[in-house]
Amino acid sequence: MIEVVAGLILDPAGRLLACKRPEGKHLGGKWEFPGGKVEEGEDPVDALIRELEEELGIIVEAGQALTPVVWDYGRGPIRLHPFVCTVVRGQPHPHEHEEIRWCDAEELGELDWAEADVPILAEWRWMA
Ligand SMILES: Nc1nc2c([nH]c(=O)n2[C@H]2C[C@H](O)[C@@H](COP(=O)(O)OP(=O)(O)OP(=O)(O)O)O2)c(=O)[nH]1
Repeated sequence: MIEVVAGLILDPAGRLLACKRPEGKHLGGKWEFPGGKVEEGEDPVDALIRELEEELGIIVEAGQALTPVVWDYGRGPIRLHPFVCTVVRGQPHPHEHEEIRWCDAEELGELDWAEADVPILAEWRWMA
């Protein structure tokens, strides 16, 4: 099982940051929450902070954990751990994504999400 962390980054207006995976990569063109694979022995929250600094140049504080999602795209199962986050330092810039976008509830529903993210979005909507 590959453990993956992802951040639901909230801005003061209550929008979430959605990130588009680059074309040519696995799941290219799909939208996701920023994050990545947890390294061996690494704490998931530390992994999230590391990945968001690498990918977006921001420092976040992780808050509430949502329900993990297990998914298999045919390359072996991943377990995606979502955390609600807020930015404590910096402005997000896409270092690794094709595009990033702050989205309200309606805009979130219009994007083509990676399949493992769909239950996370449903849980988010249910909480809001
Ligand atoms: N970071 C992130 N990954 C996600 C999300 N949803 C989802 O299915 N994934 C998948 C895509 C990848 O298979 C894996 C995350 O690994 P990663 O983002 O570090 O992967 P990577 O670009 O290095 O990709 P690769 O080695 O699998 O090609 O989890 C999500 O919301 N955020």
